[in-house]
Amino acid sequence: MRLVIGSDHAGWPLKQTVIDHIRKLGHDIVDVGSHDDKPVDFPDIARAVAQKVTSGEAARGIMVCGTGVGASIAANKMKGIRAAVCHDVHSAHQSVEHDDVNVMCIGAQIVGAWLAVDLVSSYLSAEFSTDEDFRRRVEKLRVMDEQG
Ligand SMILES: O=C[C@H](O)[C@H](O)[C@H](O)COP(=O)(O)O
Repeated sequence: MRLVIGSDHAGWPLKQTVIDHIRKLGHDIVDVGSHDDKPVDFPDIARAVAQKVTSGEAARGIMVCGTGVGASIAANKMKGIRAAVCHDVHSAHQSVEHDDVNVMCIGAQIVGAWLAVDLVSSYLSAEFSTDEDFRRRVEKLRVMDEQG
């Protein structure tokens, strides 16, 4: 899978661990920054991650900020993005299976490196269900994206 990852300064310390793990799993990953601990605004990075996903350059994205919350709010402002903060392994895969999440957000101040890599493994191994209930609900999300 081709993936995109981004972080703000608060997420940056965890990002390289996540990137190394993703490469070990055999996926390609584009890093849209940030690349150090200099303060940046998470909406700018979340937007760059979202654009790679909505353009089709990446199949899924990952955002790391302090809590994952700001990143998910920002990414969800972008049409076609279904972003979620996932800090437990069940949500990391169920968010894809039921909700077709395409940007997973992690808080570097909330989870440690070992949980972060398990979250990423769980997220990347999951596929959107073919169950018609889940498909119908995600279609309703698409309509909300279009019409409000
Ligand atoms: O939800 C927002 C994120 O957790 C940010 O990473 C956080 O607000 C950054 O805070 P600061 O600029 O104090 O490092």
